[in-house]
Amino acid sequence: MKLQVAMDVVTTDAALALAAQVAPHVDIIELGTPLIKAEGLRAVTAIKAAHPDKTVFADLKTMDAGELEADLAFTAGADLVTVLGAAGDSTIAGAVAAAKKHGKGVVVDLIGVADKVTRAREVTELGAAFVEMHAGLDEQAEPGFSLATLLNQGETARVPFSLAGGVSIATIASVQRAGASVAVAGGAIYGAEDPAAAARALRAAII
Ligand SMILES: O=C([C@H](O)CO)[C@H](O)[C@H](O)COP(=O)(O)O
Repeated sequence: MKLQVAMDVVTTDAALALAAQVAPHVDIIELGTPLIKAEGLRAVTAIKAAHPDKTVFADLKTMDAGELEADLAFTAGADLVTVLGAAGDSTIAGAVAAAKKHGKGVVVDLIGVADKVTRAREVTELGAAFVEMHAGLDEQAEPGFSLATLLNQGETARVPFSLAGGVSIATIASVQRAGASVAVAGGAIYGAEDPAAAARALRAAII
């Protein structure tokens, strides 16, 4: 299982500083949606220039204009982009077309999708590199939230998936047991007193 850091910081300088600390311990460096909204795709270019050996993940959460948005991000240096699973099939197919043109990949983020298992299978057929079983920051803050449902949906779908939803040192082993290809950790890394140590510990917990 690979480890992805989600950088939900809002300046390129902060992202560059965080990436420099954690890059040795992660496989995939994600620029979070708030960062891309605040700084634009220039942030993607800056991170890829600083870490050409890492997979750079632009969390666009595209909902429309799939081919155009994906093309812009790949041109800026992204290796993977996200399109929302709630988007229409034509939007996802458009992003996949851009990915094929650039030799890159599309991840379909299932945040907010009620039937994640069915949609995961559909978008895999459309050419997604993998799906993201995702509970967003707002959903995580809702009373009674638990990662268990997401783990179960990932296990049941039987397609390649990443898992994001407040993954921590306490839960990363269960993410691996559920069969995820990638564990995504945001707050557990950027919110830690020592992000490098937090990323190293998450990596060490992966068998
Ligand atoms: O994608 C995310 C969220 O929608 C804000 O951009 C997070 O990066 C993702 O949820 C991972 O972060 P944590 O949940 O803090 O691990």
